[in-house]
Amino acid sequence: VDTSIRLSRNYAAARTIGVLIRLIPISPLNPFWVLLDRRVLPLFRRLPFGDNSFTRYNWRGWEIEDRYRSHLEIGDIWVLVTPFKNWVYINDPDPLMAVFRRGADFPRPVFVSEVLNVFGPNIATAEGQRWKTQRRIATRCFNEQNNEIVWSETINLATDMLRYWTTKTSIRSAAQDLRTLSLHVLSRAGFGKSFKFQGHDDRQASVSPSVNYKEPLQTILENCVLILALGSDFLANSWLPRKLRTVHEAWAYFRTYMTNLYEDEKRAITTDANLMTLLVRASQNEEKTSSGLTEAEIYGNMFAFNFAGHDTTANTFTFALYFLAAHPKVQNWLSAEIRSVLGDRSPQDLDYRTDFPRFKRCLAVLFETMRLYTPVPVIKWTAAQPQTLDSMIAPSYGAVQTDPRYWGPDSLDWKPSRWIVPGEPGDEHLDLHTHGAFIGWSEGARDCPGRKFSQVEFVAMMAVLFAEQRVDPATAEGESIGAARERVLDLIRTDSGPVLLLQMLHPERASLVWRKR
Ligand code: HEM
Repeated sequence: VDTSIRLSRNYAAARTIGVLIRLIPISPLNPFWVLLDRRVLPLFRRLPFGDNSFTRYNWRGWEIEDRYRSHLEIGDIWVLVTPFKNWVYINDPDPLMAVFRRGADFPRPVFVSEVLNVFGPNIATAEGQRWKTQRRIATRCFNEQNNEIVWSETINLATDMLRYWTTKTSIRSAAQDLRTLSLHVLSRAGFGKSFKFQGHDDRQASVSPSVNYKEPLQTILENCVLILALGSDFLANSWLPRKLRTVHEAWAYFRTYMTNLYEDEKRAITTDANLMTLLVRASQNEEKTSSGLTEAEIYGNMFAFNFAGHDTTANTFTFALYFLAAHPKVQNWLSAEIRSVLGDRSPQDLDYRTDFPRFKRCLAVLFETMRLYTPVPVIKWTAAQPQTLDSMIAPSYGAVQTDPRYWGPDSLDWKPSRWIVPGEPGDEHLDLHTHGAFIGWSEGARDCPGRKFSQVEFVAMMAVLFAEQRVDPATAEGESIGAARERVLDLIRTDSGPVLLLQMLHPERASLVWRKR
């Protein structure tokens, strides 16, 4: 009864907007439904009248499958009525940019990301003045010195990763290895700690110090919701199953790790430009004039950076690698740029300041991958404004980033060259298309402060991987290479979905083979 009342109230409110409406019975933010939706809905689809708004829109990730279809059918703005909130979907770059610019009227619904508070308040969950202070300090940390660290660390790690990959006849663990790379770059650029790359299959064999840092963080990232729901102290109870107590141990380990580093940072005058050092320094400087960060906010933010910078990059890099494996011509095009910038140098001699800006094709591969497979859905809401409707504003990234009006008739194809104004490889320019038609790192005051961090990491990795090597899908017995490439594209298309963020669900089903070009 309660659900029906709320649905009819929200429906009545939606009608006042004057656009077309679709209605679903379960809120997409309902945590139980989120666990079930992809399992249950296929059963409903088989029923007579199974093609309806419920089966079409009531599951996480429908936007990626739908692309711009719904907007084409029912308009650039339409409303999805749910029992909790109304979702206003927008597929028009101008109003979208207006929403991003008017951050005060359309704030981020921080209750959705509260789960990130496991170590303390942070930039991703704060609002108002506290957010402004944290953002100002964070912005100073994501600077060019830090990017230089990201660059050189990625080159070192990617070199080791490629060496590992090329010793194998074929590789199934590319996605896990990319996760390792991403976590280790964060460890160096975030905390100043370097760890040697270890391939997935070698991990059990040797005991690396990275196990001490990486495993706890990974455990925490995977169990954030549990920690927030039950509290980390509760998880320490000796009568709980071992698995749950491990989550507490990981939390306690990581907290001690950060506390020790924090104490070191306060005492030592290091010149390293890792995020932790920069955060403590910037906070101390800020204290002199207004207010810096509390100790809890420093831990909260360090965790938020790790959380926000891990799955995003690792998942995107995996999509990009599989797209490249399916597109040999794009690899040739990419490699022409890399060889042109390298000249007779090796990737280890690349210089961040002079060379990074020249790798436009590498960057185009990242943009194009994120255009089709955007890892982070951005949502805003209107609740702060009593005069407006209490609605979620959902920039339709899946639609606006593929709408043929902004991307041409081949908008659904993965084609990195669409981002390049052609010229001499190494001296080209990016074509950024219609402002507001690509929102992968969000826009406005609350956009992603790690945008350049992730771009630098991606480009450095591409430069190492494709300087001298090429990657192909491993062929099954009797399968042609063309068919194997189609199989990889099919895997991306039909077997990707949101876990924490959007990712390929089973990349290990397509092994990859590296060869010298
Ligand atoms: C391909 C990689 C990445 C993508 C696609 C991405 C995307 C995004 C998006 C869309 C947002 C806005 C979310 C919203 O408004 O709801 C965001 C916020 C954020 N990102 Fe990223 N990100 C990436 C990498 C990183 C990295 C490497 C870091 C840090 C090392 C990072 C740190 C953050 C933080 C701290 C925020 C919150 C900013 C605030 O609320 O003021 N991101 N990111």
